[in-house]
Amino acid sequence: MERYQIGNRLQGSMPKIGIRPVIDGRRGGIRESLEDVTMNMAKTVAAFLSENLKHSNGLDVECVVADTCIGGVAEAAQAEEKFARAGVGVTITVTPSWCYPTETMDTDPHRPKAIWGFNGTERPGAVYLAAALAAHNQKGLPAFSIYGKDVQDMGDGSIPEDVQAKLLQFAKAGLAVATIRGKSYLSMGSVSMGIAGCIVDETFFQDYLGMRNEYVDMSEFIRRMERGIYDHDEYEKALKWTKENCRPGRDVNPPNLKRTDEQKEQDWETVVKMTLIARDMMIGNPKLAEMGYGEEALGRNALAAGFQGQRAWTDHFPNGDFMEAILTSSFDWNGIREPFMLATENDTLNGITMLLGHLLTDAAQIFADVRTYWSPDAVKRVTGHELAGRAANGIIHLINSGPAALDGTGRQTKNGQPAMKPFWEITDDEVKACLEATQWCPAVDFFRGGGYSTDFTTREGMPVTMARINLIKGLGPVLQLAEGYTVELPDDVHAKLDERSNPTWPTTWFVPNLTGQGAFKDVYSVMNNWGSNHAALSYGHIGDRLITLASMLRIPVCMHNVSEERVFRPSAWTAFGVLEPVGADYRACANFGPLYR
Ligand SMILES: C[C@H](O)[C@@H](O)[C@@H](O)C(=O)CO
Ligand SMILES: [Mn+2]
Repeated sequence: MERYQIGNRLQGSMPKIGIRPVIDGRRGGIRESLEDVTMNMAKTVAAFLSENLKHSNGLDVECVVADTCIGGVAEAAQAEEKFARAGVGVTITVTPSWCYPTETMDTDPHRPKAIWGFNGTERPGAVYLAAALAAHNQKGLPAFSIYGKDVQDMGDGSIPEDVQAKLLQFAKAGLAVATIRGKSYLSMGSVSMGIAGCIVDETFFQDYLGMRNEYVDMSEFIRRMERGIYDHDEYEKALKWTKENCRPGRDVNPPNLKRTDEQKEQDWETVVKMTLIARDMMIGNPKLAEMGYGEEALGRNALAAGFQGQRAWTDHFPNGDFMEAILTSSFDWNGIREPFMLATENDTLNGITMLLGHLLTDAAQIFADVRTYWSPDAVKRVTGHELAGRAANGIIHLINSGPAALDGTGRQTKNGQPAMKPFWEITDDEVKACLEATQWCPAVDFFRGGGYSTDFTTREGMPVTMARINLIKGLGPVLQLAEGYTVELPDDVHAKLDERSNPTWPTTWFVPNLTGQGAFKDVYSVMNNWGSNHAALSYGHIGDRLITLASMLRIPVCMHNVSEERVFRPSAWTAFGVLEPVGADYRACANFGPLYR
């Protein structure tokens, strides 16, 4: 399959990382003795980050190093000018020596910032680090502190492992912040069935994310379908691919609700067209300009979107399940590509959670309803089966009402284990396996207009993180997350439980990692403390990355199961109380306020 990149269709280039070598400005010996070692530190960090990070659209991450070491404000301003021109969205300041904090610091309030103060003793780099952090905190410009655990020698040009980990965690989250800024969230339709997460809170988008909100009525799909405003060649190709690769599943509808073969045939055509149209509305399509639709060709610069579907659309037209499943997957008829972030039911808050997860993992995200907590006793009662192994303490049934990214089948692998990978690592065979593990079932009675739901069961053994942003009046957004694993049940047990919900929808059986405390006392408590009907599921244990990103956006984390040593937040958070980190996070976020306000 071809591998292709979609991100460059969005306006603006990818944010870069600015590296700032700061130095003691005293000439006549001191500065001169430090020039090379400081500049080399900057170059080493730049090379390390470029080698180890990619943007989610597959482009390399570029670093921009200041032209000179920064010994005072004039050089700080020169670096700033270079960074602004280059589109730097994140900065990392590095030094092995003492420097003059307020005279050399990056004062841009919107850029996530980190400082790596070399742990050496020949020159006081760590003294600078502490003074610089104090200056940032005093000035209300939170910065991340990177201080290696072990003393290094002055000439040591290596980056210790603990420093590497912090650089990556900071940079990936910082790039996410910068990537989101200025992009749009596109609501296709409005509020689905009274779900509050669908209500667009523009203040949240604008103040916390720096995003714009765009809206389009679902009637736009009808207009484009009836007037043929889509790439007709691509449509033929897409329909053919769909017929060849998307296995039909069983029709579980009672005879009176079954759609005729003719209707089903037409439904396939409609859902394929909807997929093309939704994508075009998000990111535009130059082909439309050739057809005379210049305005439509531009799209909405949407990095994330949502489709209301229920009920205004689905009561009459085929549902959006195929469209949502294919767009959120890492491949389609054109090849292997970055997944789109498209929220079911236009749950904007879940859409944004997916976007954060995507920018931190580069991989597809699973949108899910948080449907059922099955205790060991309840499973035993209903199926006679004794839950065992990872599932022994109970399981949570994650099952979206129709679609989910096909990556969620767990048919990609990393070191032999199921995974959801960045599109550039996915092989043709893995695409095939995802497609083979999926069946497309005629939609059930909820969807009077037909359509095709995605039926699969996620393979077990995949480390995943379930997350969700909620809005609380008077408080603002909060993030909750649970790291855990996917599990599978014996076929007959799965079938019994799945039949009780909806056998045509995608299932992920999830078991959170328990800590024995609070919301992670047991599996039931995780379910019971979930703040809404939906969650986004990311590959890997990325709770630490989400926490770092949330702190940059000033979104407090109300519930997580990440151990203390993995939590990395700006140094100012300490000042809000080290003994009680959750409360400190709330106070720090409230104190600094949303990033763009
Ligand atoms: C089909 C139903 O209306 C579902 O869509 C509904 O249960 C939900 O998904 C609510 O999040
Ligand atoms: Mn739902």
